[in-house]
Amino acid sequence: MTVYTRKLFTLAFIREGDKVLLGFKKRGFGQGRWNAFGGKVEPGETTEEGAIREVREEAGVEVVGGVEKVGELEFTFEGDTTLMHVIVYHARGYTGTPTESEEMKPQWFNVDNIPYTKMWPDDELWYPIYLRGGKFRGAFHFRGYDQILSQKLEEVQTL
Ligand SMILES: Cc1cc(-c2ccco2)c2oc(N)nc2c1
Repeated sequence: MTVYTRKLFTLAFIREGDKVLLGFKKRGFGQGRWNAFGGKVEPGETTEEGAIREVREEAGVEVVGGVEKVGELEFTFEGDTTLMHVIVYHARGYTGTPTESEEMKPQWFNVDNIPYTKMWPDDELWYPIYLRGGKFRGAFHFRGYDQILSQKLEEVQTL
């Protein structure tokens, strides 16, 4: 039984009707894939504060009305003792215009046209729950960054 080192991350979604804002990761972890906005939670900040900070830094917009938790994900990798614990949020509102940063190039996507082939392979499994307003808990064990060896995913009523 592997003993994992848990590291806390956030992902945050911004929606506008039938469109969702995603960012193309230009460098670093997850480079070359579209994802929601997020990253490591810094010491001294709550996960909600971290999510709001990442939206500001990566998309150049301010969250208005706070964020609500919509999911929890755990990612582990074969041969690695890191467990990424990702808290997934939905922003209640935002102000400003999405702007490209050094990290991310933001773009609106219709919920019927999410670019799953250019995203992390777990996304096509849990996005549908988020997009219809559900809450979820999932765990995905990866071989490398492209192959999911095992997975658990459930829709939940409360997180
Ligand atoms: C392994 C993995 C990591 C992340 C991640 C990095 C930073 C925040 O989340 C993912 O995000 C998504 N959508 N799938 C993901 C898989």
